[in-house]
Amino acid sequence: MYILIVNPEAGNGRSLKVLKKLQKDPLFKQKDCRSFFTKYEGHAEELVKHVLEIYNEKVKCIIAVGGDGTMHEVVNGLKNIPTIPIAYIPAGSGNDFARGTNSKKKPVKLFQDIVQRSHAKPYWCGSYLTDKRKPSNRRVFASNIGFGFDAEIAQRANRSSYKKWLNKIGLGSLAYAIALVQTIFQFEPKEIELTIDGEIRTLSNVWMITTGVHGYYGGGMKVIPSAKMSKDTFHVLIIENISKWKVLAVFLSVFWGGHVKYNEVTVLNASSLSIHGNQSLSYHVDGQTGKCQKCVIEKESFSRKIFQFSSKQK
Ligand SMILES: Nc1ncnc2c1ncn2[C@@H]1O[C@H](COP(=O)(O)OP(=O)(O)OP(=O)(O)O)[C@@H](O)[C@H]1O
Repeated sequence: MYILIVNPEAGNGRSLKVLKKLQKDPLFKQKDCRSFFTKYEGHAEELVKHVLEIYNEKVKCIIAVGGDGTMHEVVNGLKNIPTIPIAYIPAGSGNDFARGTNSKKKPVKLFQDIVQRSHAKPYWCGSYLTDKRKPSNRRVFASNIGFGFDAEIAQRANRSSYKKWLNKIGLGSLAYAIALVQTIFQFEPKEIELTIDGEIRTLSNVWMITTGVHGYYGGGMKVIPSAKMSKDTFHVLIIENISKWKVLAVFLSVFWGGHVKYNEVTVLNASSLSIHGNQSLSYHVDGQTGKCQKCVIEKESFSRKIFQFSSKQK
């Protein structure tokens, strides 16, 4: 049995169109596929747990149909059950998980591959724990997590009325460009104590710190071009001590990965990091946003079986 967790809001309803196409494929019935719709934020996570309670060993794979946020919730629903294979059919507005795992095929072709051939390979997600929560409250990210300027942009774009409208006409990335211009004039660089593999650095003029399992976010921005899927390390990108105008140039070059050439941009390798702000920090994780003052990020100590085509592993 294949379980499809469908976010009807993802990609402004694109996921429903995708599901209709999948349902028309004879394999949908043959392979005993069942679809469940999310009704609110966080519901995908609950649905995954609920479905597993009911169907248990019959479940061959959980397929997230939506955007990066849906994938994030599905992975977190399986936080303590890494043995269940996960697949992702992109139907959101950004779909960076699909970019990061090279899953470029059309949804129906992807679906056929998922149910006919197994491309579920080991995938090492990251885990994060915000503020003073207990270790049992750790959460998982499938793509990336970041703090500071880019998180404030994402927060503004997600809250805006124009994002929905621009998504409808296929110009979702423009929402981030508008939010960037709005945010740049208000943003105050942060003071952050960054601990990388036990080494403490005090940074006093930080624009952003971002890390990821793969290099993409924001609907195709190559934010960490050197990122390779790895069992035990992340690439961490830091932008600090930079003028507002230069930030604009840096962000324009993110689309082709040229930003890493600027002196104000540093890329480090780490197996664990801790971010501690002197005040509350905005963060984004797999396209969702939140606030915290402290966050500890690590690689999960085990791999998950995730359907992917990526050849970039080390
Ligand atoms: N029925 C629903 N109504 C409103 N929001 C929902 C519903 N179901 C899920 N959500 C929320 O919708 C948000 C966006 O979902 P998702 O990220 O999958 O799509 P997207 O934003 O279009 O794509 P991407 O993140 O790739 O840009 C998530 O925070 C999710 O929790």
